[in-house]
Amino acid sequence: MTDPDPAATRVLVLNSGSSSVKYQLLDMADGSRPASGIVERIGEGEVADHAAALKIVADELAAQGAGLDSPALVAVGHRVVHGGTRFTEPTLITDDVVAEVEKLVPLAPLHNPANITGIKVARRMRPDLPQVAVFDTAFHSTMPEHAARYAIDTATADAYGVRRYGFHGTSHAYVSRAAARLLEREPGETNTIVLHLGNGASASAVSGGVCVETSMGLTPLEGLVMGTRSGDLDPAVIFHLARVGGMSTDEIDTLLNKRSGLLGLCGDNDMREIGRRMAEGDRAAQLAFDVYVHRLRKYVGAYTAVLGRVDAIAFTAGVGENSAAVREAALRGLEGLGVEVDPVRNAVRGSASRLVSSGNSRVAVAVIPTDEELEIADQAYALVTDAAQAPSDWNIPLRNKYR
Ligand SMILES: Nc1ncnc2c1ncn2[C@@H]1O[C@H](COP(=O)(O)OP(=O)(O)O)[C@@H](O)[C@H]1O
Ligand SMILES: CC(=O)OP(=O)(O)O
Ligand SMILES: [Mg+2]
Repeated sequence: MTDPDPAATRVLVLNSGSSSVKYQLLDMADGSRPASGIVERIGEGEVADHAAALKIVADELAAQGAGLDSPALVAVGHRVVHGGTRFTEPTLITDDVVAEVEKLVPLAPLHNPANITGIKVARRMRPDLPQVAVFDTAFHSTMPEHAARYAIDTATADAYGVRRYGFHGTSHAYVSRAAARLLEREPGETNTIVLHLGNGASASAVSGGVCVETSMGLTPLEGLVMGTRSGDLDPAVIFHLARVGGMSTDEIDTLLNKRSGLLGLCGDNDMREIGRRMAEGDRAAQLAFDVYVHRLRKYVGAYTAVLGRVDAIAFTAGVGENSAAVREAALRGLEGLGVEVDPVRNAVRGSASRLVSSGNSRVAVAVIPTDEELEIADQAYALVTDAAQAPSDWNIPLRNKYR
């Protein structure tokens, strides 16, 4: 790798998911985003696989006047979901790194293969360009052993890498910092519970900017109720379904990852549709909603105990940013913990970070739009330019951005 051209200030971010590829081109010199887009429904007809999706991404970038051949590019930043215990920092991608990420496929079968395809295609198109992997698991690597370990036989756990890793870390990192900024506090002096509620959903407890606990575990299946994933359950459910239900391991895997959660409870995984059905008095939709918010409330209580003092609860991602009903229901009755949502503030719609707690609430409740792409670009840029500080610290001015 040669020293980066000082005129090259753009980072392309690829966020390859199980059935979509999101991309954004960010100019780190001025914070602009000259190109962005998403290719969805991969594997369903028109877009055969991730390689085909990446080709569409390359064509779309060229059409937006921002082709991959652009000399303004300084790096490509890739979201990689599982980094195991080896990858706890943004990492310059080499053949060896790709091989290690491939070894982690069994721990994230829906996500890592897509990430690897994105890396391979981008490296083939621009072998000269530094490519950086930013791992979902990295932010959670600071969890203390007592939070990361499952209470199973140590030799077995160690032999198979069975421990809690946590995911959505880029989002938890960004949102916990942004929540501190919204409160005009230093991240290092702020304790935050982050609730990332998208299709996948996870909670984290962040103490002074450092993650001390999160709800996802060995894989992105543990924890909260999600769109199609069950989250927590008694592990004996699996033995029962195998022995009594005659189901295979793969069938149970598919059941818990793809046919459970909100979808399993009521047939819909989109919170908007569930809201519409609840308004019509639909009992199954109401139950799905109630199970979802009950689980959330349990985690808020648990993480309050883990943190001791909570300064902020931050809601983010599709459901967290948009569903006032989920926020209100999840935090209802928590006045004893110093949490009080203001119904008027909570009902205001918008795309800016904002407080939704009442003036009396000891704990600030915030809605913070997540920005995984900015966080990935920041980390990639900092790595390739040896910047002493992640540029997000200047991308999020202390006082004015959220006003
Ligand atoms: N206005 C809304 N009200 C309630 N839920 C919404 C709204 N808009 C989006 N969502 C929810 O957000 C989810 C997607 O969140 P998102 O963060 O985009 O997910 P992901 O990145 O995991 O694909 C959808 O499944 C939908 O339920
Ligand atoms: C790790 C994970 O669950 O990611 P997503 O929410 O994008 O599926
Ligand atoms: Mg997401």
